[in-house]
Amino acid sequence: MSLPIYLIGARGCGKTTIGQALSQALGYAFSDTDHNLQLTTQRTVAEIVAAEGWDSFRARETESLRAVTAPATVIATGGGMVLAEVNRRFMREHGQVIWLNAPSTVLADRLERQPEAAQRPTLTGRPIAEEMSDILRERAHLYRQTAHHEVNAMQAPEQVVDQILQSLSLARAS
Ligand SMILES: Nc1ncnc2c1ncn2[C@@H]1O[C@H](COP(=O)(O)OP(=O)(O)O)[C@@H](O)[C@H]1O
Ligand SMILES: O=C(O)C1=C[C@@H](OP(=O)(O)O)[C@@H](O)[C@H](O)C1
Ligand SMILES: [Mg+2]
Repeated sequence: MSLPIYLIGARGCGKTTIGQALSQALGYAFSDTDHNLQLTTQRTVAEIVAAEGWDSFRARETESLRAVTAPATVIATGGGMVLAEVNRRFMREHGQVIWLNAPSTVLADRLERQPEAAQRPTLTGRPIAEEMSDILRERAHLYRQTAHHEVNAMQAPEQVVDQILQSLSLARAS
C-alpha cells in the first residue's frame, strides 16, 4: 500500500507548491491541511486565529491532519504542525515525512514577495525576516526529529521534487 507523504517545514519552504508538483509526479492525490481547514470552516487562518486564538487553530490543525491522511496522498502541512508531539508521532507512524529545509533568509524573501497574509497572520509581531529567523531557530529540531528525509528546498521546484523522489526510492530500495 502506498503510504501518505507528509511535507513539513517553515512557512515559505514550499510545502504547498512542491506538494502539488510531487503529487503529479507520483500520480498521488494532494491535500493541504490549511486548505482543508479553510474548506471545512469557510474561514482563513487569520480569521480563525482572530476569532478563537492560536491554541484553537492548533487543535483544528491536528484534526485536519487526521482528516486528510489517506494512502497515496501527498500532504502539505502547515508550518506549525510539528509543534504538537502528537502530530510529530502521527506523521512518523503513518507515512513518510519529508522536511523541506531552507535558510530563513530564503523563506523571508519568498514570503515578502507573496505574503498570503490571510493564511499567514504574524506569529510574533516582528518583521518577516526577524520572525522567520526566530521561528526556524525554535523549530529546526522539531522538523529534524520528525523527518525521515531532509531535502534542500532552496533549489528550483523541479529539483526539489527530483531529490524527494530519489530519497523515497532509496528508502524503498533499502
Ligand atoms: N523551490 C522554490 N523555489 C522558488 N520559489 C518557491 C519554491 N517553493 C515555493 N516557492 C514560492 O515560495 C512561496 C511559498 O510557497 P508555499 O508552497 O506556499 O510554501 P509553504 O506552503 O511551505 O508555506 C510561494 O510564492 C511559492 O511560489
Ligand atoms: O508556521 C506556522 O505556524 C503557520 C504556517 C502556515 O502554513 P504554511 O507553512 O503553509 O504557510 C499556517 O498553517 C499558519 O499561518 C501557521
Ligand atoms: Mg502551505
